[in-house]
Amino acid sequence: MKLVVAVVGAHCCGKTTLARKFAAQTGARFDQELGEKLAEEAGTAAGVDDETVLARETERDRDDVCLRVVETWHTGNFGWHKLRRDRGLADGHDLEARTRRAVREVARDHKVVFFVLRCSDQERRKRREKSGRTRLPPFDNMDEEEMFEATFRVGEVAIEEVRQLVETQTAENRAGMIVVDVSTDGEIEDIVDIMHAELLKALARDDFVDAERLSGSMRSARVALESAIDAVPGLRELLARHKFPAVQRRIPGSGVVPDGASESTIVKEVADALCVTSTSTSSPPLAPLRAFVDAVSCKDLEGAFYIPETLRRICPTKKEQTTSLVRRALDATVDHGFAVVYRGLVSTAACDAIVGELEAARRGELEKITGLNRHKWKNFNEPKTCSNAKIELTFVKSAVARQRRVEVHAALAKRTGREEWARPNPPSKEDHVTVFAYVEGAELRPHRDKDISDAKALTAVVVVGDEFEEGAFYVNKDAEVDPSTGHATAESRARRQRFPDLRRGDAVVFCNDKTVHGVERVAKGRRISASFRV
Ligand SMILES: O=C(O)CCC(=O)C(=O)O
Ligand SMILES: [Fe+2]
Repeated sequence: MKLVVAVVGAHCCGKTTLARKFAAQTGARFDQELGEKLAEEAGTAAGVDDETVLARETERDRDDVCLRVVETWHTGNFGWHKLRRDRGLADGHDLEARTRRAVREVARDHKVVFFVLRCSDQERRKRREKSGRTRLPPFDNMDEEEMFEATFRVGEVAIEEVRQLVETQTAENRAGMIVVDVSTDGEIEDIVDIMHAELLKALARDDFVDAERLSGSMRSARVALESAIDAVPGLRELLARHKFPAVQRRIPGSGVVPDGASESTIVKEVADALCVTSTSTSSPPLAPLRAFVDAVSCKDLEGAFYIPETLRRICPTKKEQTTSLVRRALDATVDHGFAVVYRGLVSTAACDAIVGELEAARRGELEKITGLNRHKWKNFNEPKTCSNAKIELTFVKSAVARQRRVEVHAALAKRTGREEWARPNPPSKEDHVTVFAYVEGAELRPHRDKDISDAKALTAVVVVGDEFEEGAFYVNKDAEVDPSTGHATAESRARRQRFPDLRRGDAVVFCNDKTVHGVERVAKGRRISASFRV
């Protein structure tokens, strides 16, 4: 999708400043008001004839750019033409119709969004005085004051043109209009933020990007960045060392982002600093924000960003919740991408105890729930074609099981240096350990779990019995199924991130309801793993 953002409004209402800032923040090309540019180029204050303006504007429209922020544009140029025409100075025939055609032409393969800036007369005058500008071109012998009045009408004509265009648009040339009151909407940064948010909403209304998600990302990018800087030991230093070319004033107290940096710069810098790859998106203005969110949250860990009940229980305050999530997400992202291995997380003695409990449960000495079908299991593959028969699944429910879970949490806290891992969920139905026993020939087909509990944070799978061959655990970020066979495609298999050498006590932490995962065929022996919600 290509996008043209046109900024329209009366003289001195802040078009140039806002358009330039908005463009910088979104990584867009900024196209200055053309009449002004041509007058500058010609070294004359007298303005340029309307035909030339229309021809040159149309020429600029043909440039192949994804995202442009263009000041005044055709509709504004038309406002000037109308002023000239009213005073008997117009050149050009039929300019109104041709101007509209020019916009429609662009709207055929671009989304066009007009920002109409509204500003009180008083505020416009204040801004004119402040800027010391008396650059209005001499126009039909009008004095400066008369001219200033006339520019208001020029703006009004442009706005009326925009309204007409939007009202008469067709499915083939869609255009949106967003009115922003710049006399009351506060500081320039705030207005730019409002423009950004409003643009997202406009895009959402038109259904060509998933704007709900994008605007969520924008918010979470900000929240995540703020929290990450507070929460992650060393991140502040890391970012500072990374030497931003500029800073982000709007992150209060961050102290690491120098003045004047655009959001996109920051996002990119953060992604670089964290050694994660920025991902691109087809929505140009949001690419950097998406990149940041993807970078920090890791797509497959998104679940970690909306853990509902469990999170509220573990972390009573909102700040704590975000902090904890950001930390967890960063853990996994920075270390590995989307799964983290902690070697020897659980002691051999504890592994033996879990295996012992499995045996006890089998003998009926412990409360247990067995069988895959008790589990609301959402296979990634077609459930019917999935043969998990050789896996025995046991939910061991006991005080010891609960104690194991507490130990896993404590071990993770120690290993990561992050104490919130040590806070296990309160007693609940998750107070069991899920033990998987794989006999020879067993494999766990690629799947995501529809979790049996509300603990949708992360899962730690601990290998507790390692007398087996092959049977590698894997995660597959970009898994694909061949619809004709219901099996993962060969390309998809090749992309698996395999962990072939997990041994007794090793844990792999990942998001089990977001990331496709499984266990390859066990060639020999018996593989026993225990799965904890953490
Ligand atoms: O046995 C394993 O390693 C995988 C367990 C699993 O799929 C899970 O815990 O969700
Ligand atoms: Fe699973």
